[in-house]
Amino acid sequence: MEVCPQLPVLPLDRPVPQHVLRRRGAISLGPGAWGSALFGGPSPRQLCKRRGGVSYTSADQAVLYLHLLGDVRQRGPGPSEPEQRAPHSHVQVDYQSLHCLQGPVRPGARGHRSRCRRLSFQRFLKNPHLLRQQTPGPLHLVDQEYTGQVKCMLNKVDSWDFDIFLFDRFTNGNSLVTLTFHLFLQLGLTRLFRLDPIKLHRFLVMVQADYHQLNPYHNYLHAADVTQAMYCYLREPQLAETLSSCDMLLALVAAVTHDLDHPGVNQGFLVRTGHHLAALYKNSSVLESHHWRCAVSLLRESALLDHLPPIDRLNLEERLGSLILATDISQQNRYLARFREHLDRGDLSMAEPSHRHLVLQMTMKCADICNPCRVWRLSSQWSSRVTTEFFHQGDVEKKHGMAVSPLCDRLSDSTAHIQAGFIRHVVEPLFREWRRFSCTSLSHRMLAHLQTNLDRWTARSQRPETTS
Ligand SMILES: Nc1ncnc2c1ncn2[C@@H]1O[C@@H]2COP(=O)(O)O[C@H]2[C@H]1O
Repeated sequence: MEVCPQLPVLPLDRPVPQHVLRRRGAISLGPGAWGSALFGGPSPRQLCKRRGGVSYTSADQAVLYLHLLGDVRQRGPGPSEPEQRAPHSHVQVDYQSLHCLQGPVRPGARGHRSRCRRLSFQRFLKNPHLLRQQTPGPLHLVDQEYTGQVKCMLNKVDSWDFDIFLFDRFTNGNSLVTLTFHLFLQLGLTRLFRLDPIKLHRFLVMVQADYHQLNPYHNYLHAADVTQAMYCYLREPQLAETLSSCDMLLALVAAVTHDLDHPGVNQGFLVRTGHHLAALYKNSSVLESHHWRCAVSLLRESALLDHLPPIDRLNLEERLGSLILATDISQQNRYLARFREHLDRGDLSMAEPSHRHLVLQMTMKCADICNPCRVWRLSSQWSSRVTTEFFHQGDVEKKHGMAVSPLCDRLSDSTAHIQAGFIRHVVEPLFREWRRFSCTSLSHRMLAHLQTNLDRWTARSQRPETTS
């Protein structure tokens, strides 16, 4: 989806008042592996083999990496092309027990209930309490959740060192709901958009429940972390002074819903195993399209925006799609190139809706992959989680006799190599451009953390005995 050129037509499309904001090794993990693992394409090594072993120097690697990224679109089947038969479509993968390698869970067995995934509408039928009206006003919902510790942490919700893992413990596993509800109030969105707090709470409960708790990385905690990062970015002067309240609403909703119903495996896996979502979305931005449609579905079920004119709701849903689709990592270079061109020409105008929308997309991308820019204590936990998820996918692939995806083999890949590659080739280029756009202490701090973390991972990756 292209940058949405349309102006939001919500009546409240004006900047959020400033007082509202104030208130409150061995195997070198070169770019090829990254091109292949994250972007679904052949690695430079594979490419060289096919082209008769053309050698390239390390200086060429970045260029080749860029080339592979730019190639992704052309390799995917276009809308009119016949669908390719998935090479492993004969493989029967039990997607419900992906992270339970012992095999599928028997109905009635312990743990079965928590692994059953229902369409959210069916969940309503099973959990009528989600529909029950809670009569007291908005503060009732908030007060229930505000233990002393939670309140204390929420007072520092704009801090880049915010510990989402600790916050999740204090909120008894309710971090996404508690944090996002608070941020809506903090930004004045509940009042500006006349949102019903009960509906907002219900929407957030459904969002939190639609993340797979068994995924080590792509779960509600990641969504909460991304939402907190988004809030930090929205407070940056470049954004706080120029974005409309509608932009802010969109940004928060996109952050909290951007990985909804993520299965814990990547697009390549879904394509190769003939998953119905891959067919539905023609092997292109499969997961992101699904996250978006899930978000729209929950927005509609919760009736959160039902009081807005239908044209505004549709406009919001479309823009939400274009923000969530921007998180497709295979498309990173396309967005980055556009952003860089504007920065080079110095013609980015936040008064121009299409430019503001591009900036929002870049903001969403930064929030999504900001974990290597956090302080080591937090960042290393995300690194461990994401690698665990990659290796789980590799284990499932081995179990089904499939080729193991790049970065997913626990026997040949290591956390340190994966992290060093991800930081160098994916995160750093993005955050360098971001700092050109928003040259604040936060941007400098994020790049400083990134460098420290890269140094630590690089040092670890060079230790001969390191396994993680
Ligand atoms: N710390 C990390 N190390 C390696 N890969 C990561 C890390 N954080 C995010 N990613 C990847 O970046 C991708 C961004 O889009 P996804 O959430 O679909 O999947 C994410 C992971 O594949």
